[in-house]
Amino acid sequence: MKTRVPAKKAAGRKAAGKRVAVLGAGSWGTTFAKILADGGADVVLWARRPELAREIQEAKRNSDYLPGVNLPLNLRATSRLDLALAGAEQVYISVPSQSLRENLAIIAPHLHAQASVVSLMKGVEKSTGKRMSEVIAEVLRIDPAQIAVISGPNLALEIAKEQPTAAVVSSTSLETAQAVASVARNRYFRSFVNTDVIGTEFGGVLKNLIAVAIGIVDGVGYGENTKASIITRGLVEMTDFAVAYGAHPETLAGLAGLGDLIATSQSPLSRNNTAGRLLGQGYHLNDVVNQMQQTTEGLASVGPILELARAMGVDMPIVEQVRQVLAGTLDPKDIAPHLTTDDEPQGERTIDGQAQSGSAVRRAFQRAFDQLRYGGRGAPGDRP
Ligand SMILES: NC(=O)C1=CN([C@@H]2O[C@H](COP(=O)(O)OP(=O)(O)OC[C@H]3O[C@@H](n4cnc5c(N)ncnc54)[C@H](O)[C@@H]3O)[C@@H](O)[C@H]2O)C=CC1
Ligand SMILES: O=C(CO)COP(=O)(O)O
Repeated sequence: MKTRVPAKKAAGRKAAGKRVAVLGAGSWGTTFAKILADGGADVVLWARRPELAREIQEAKRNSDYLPGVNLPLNLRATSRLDLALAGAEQVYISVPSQSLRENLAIIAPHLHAQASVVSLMKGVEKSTGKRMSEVIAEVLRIDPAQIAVISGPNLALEIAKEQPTAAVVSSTSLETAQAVASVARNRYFRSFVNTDVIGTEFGGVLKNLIAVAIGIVDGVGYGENTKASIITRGLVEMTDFAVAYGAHPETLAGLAGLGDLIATSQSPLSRNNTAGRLLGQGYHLNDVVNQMQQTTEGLASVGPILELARAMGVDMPIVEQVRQVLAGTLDPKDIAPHLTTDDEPQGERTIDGQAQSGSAVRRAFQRAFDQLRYGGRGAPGDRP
């Protein structure tokens, strides 16, 4: 059993002066650069637009993405990728998932061969269905042990205001995860580690889809019962899916699953939740996309996730109804996916939280559920 453990206390000292780069100066990239700089690392943030790099470098502000936030004086910014990457031992990437491949092509020539590459993104590639760590491994052709991903309940603006939270750093190499976690932490941001990259990454992708569903029912005007039902059943869908692809169910019960699902589903700061709310209010998808100024990963992930689910025989009734609302084939007010049991065999989907007979996936979920319910223990990484 792979468990999450807190990054070692002494590790904080390892951050001091460590040269790292953050690529992508949107809301999360800029916030993460602040997290790292406040933890003592020597951070250079890469912004595509020279004027944005200048604003961050000179005024210590990113007024478009993080209005009202003062960035640390020790945070540097540049629009030159070669300068951002020169000497960087850890490289954190925070660009829209659909642009990762093209960004990696321009990153590759400047990347230090031994550098750890850390994905901060929460999407899958639309054309291939691949997770971000898979795209990174494929394009950069680096050892998977050099790759880490970070996920958790991490709404950028709250963290930029130094409201405390936690996240999971995951790598197939525990050593890499710990090295990254020791740098990506400070007084308001705590990093736990695990080696379940699949579960950690899919948790971040899947909660976006459930957050869109919650936004839709919010927009329609339904209340807390509907939302609580969708969150609960949504977690079952997330777990079924991720476990089918090799994740540990505990990961989905932890910060990268349930934790992020709660944060994203209930916050107006969430772009996925906001997009859903607009759809629920009757706006057409094209209008919603035009209105969203920032990356809304869930809208691009619905298609590939449903394809991946079909390939494994995983039912995702909530995500399927989100797809139908996006396609305009389902009236948002008819979204009640957790209630649709008519066409399913008796005793399967109607049993809350219980495994479907004959399915290894559902049996695995059942074990996790039993552990949570009867063992009195949460996800290992959530314990101090
Ligand atoms: N904002 C948040 O609260 C959090 C976001 N994330 C994830 O971080 C990733 C980035 O999201 P945000 O920073 O929020 O997005 P954003 O929309 O605020 O910023 C995206 C940044 O990527 C840059 N970029 C680089 N290449 C690009 C290209 N080819 N096309 C478009 N933009 C390009 C943009 O200029 C922009 O600075 C997403 O996968 C998101 O799910 C994860 C945790 C929290
Ligand atoms: O991932 C996030 C919070 O953990 C941010 O969610 P949104 O992309 O929906 O804003």
